[in-house]
Amino acid sequence: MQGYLLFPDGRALQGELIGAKRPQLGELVFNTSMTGYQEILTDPSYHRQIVVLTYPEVGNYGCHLEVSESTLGHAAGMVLRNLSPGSFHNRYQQTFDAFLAEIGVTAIIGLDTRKLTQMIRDEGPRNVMIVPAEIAVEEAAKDLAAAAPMAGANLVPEVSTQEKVIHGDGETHIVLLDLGIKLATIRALVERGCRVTQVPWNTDFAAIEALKPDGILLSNGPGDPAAVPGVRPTVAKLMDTYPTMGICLGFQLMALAIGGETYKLPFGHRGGNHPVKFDKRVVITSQNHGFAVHEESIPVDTCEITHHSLFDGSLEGFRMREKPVFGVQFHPEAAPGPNDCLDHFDYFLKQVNQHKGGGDA
Ligand SMILES: NC(=O)CC[C@H](N)C(=O)O
Repeated sequence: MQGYLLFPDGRALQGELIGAKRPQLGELVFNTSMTGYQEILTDPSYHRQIVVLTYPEVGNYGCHLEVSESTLGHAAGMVLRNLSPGSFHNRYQQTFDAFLAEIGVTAIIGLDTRKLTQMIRDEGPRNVMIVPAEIAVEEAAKDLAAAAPMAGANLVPEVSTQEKVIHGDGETHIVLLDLGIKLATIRALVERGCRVTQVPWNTDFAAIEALKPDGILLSNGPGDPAAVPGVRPTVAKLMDTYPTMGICLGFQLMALAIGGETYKLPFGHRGGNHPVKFDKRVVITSQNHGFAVHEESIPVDTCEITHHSLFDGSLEGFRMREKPVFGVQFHPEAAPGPNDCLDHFDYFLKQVNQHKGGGDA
């Protein structure tokens, strides 16, 4: 089916629609990963975003149900250069096209993704629409003009679990505040001997305390961190009471809870090759964020800045000096991307177990 990618200024780029083949609206962003299209598509942090994949050939290894990162949230749409004519992999279950249709997402193919990426880099992200050809530009333009921008959008309630879910049966009990969690994070904890209780984003401190956690994980998630209402006091109390690790949105909420500030990046960090300086190491990280924490807003008397992006120097992590609490802006769970930082989960659990044993963290 023919269709087009519509911009707010009326530009309409023609392409072919695959997957659900219905209109989709979202913020246009790009991801530079060379593989991992299924994980990117099913990462709830991409909720209400349309992702341009810069890698030109997509779909060559198909899809497998177990590779999905969530069933609760996913990208609104995708923009691809070429869809592979065949899919070959020993775990192949279905084509990318069939998978897109199954989860109700439309992708547009045949566009100049290199040019689009440069456009996003130079002009910044903005809302766009993927539209089937039978819908007139003027009609779609009305919906596009009415759409709210990403800055100020609280999207967490749309992707968080509605009820408590327990994963694993290990000795260490982690309560996971679900802001749009990826399954790879849960796996990383369960594989390291944890029982994980996943709770809705708006669970209050008393309810979390009643679960008797050994540690807290604040998850990744979509939208503007400054727009998630009411959660800051809970996060502040959790950080005061328990060993805590924050990932991406969880990290941003930690910063806001201690009086820090967030801002929108010019075009975001999304890909599997982002170098981060951490101690005396350079780690290659998986990233997916459009907002960031102002380093100057972090109180250095109580916090130590630990990680920086080597692409633009922005803040990628801090830890608290006197508490077993830290957070990172990137994704140590990878999926997709390099596993250089899986040891951050070991560090977290070491802190959790020291705290549990009454020792110094
Ligand atoms: N992956 C995430 O948690 C993203 C956090 C936030 N929504 C951002 O874009 O910055």
